[in-house]
Amino acid sequence: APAAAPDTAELRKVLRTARSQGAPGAFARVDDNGKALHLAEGVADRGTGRAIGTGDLIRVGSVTKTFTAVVLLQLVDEGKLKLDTSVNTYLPGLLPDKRITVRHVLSHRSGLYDHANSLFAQSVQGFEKVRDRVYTYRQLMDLSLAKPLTNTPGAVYSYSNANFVVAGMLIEKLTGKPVATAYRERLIKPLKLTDTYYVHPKNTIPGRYARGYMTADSSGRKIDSTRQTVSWAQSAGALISSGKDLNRFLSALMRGELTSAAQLKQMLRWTPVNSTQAYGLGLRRRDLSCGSVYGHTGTVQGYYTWAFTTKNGRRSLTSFANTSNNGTVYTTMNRTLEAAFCG
Ligand SMILES: CC1(C)S[C@@H]2[C@H](NC(=O)CCCC[C@H](NC(=O)C[NH3+])C(=O)[O-])C(=O)N2[C@H]1C(=O)[O-]
Repeated sequence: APAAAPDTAELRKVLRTARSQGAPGAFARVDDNGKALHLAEGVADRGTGRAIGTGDLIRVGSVTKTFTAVVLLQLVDEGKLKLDTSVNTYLPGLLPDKRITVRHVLSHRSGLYDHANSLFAQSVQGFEKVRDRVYTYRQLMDLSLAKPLTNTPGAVYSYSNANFVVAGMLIEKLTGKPVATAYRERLIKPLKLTDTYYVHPKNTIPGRYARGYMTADSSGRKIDSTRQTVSWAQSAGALISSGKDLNRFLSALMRGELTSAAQLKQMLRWTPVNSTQAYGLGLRRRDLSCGSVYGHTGTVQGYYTWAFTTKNGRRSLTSFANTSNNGTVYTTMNRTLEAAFCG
């Protein structure tokens, strides 16, 4: 079970270490049984020197996948689709193998090739090519389907952003509305997530936000990567949010406020990733020294995010660093989970 209280000293040490390893700024917000803890080190903006704060809006990357999965599970509750039915039943002819089900897509077991691997083989050049591009879902699927399936549908976990492009296509087909409407009507408004936006295809961030600085492959030079459409990801990674909102969303999810108990149970059926991690439906499980936590991580250029909560949703952590393509910072920031939950 989680420790009595988060280890604030250790959290601060981790954030300071991340800064020393190349993150211009880093923060951690813990919501612990209604009490909020705010820690921040460094800057949100290298140009102005403005200090980063836990209230800064951030690009959350693949934490978007959890929002997308919850919308689809709400549609299951509404009888609009079934998890073990072929994707091609709802999107005729989309996928090359009719054995790929909705559940395979949401648990990264479809075998669909991750088009991000091609786009970002060269980190900075790849990013510069796509940062202002606007893709259709069809164009993203063409990028993925240009390569063969990586595995037999359902056989193994193989992470692919293409899965949550398909999930977005399912939402738009089954609701008849853009995914932005589904996020807003089903999650953002009901939970009053006032810092959460799906602005695609715009490349700007509203309000007060952290600038992001990706790290170049060889030189380690920092490039301001704040301006981007994240159109290569969309329902797989384009949400903008804040620590407060992500903590609120994950807590509500695990308290059973967003889906039926039956669909939350489906979300928590695990495919092993490694000895301390597993993947459910759009949800990661991280096994810590004091127990498991549930949420998602996110990486878009210049933005590293961790968002996790306890099984009962009473303690949630969002930690963040405004850099990317920096494995040392990533490994360091992973330590915010033990500090926040196991003390
Ligand atoms: C599985 C992940 C880590 S990667 C996946 C998704 N993000 C991406 O696929 C973007 C990858 C390129 C990011 C870029 N890296 C490179 O260009 C490397 N050549 C950088 O670090 O700025 C996301 O978010 N997910 C993370 C997740 O789910 O935690």
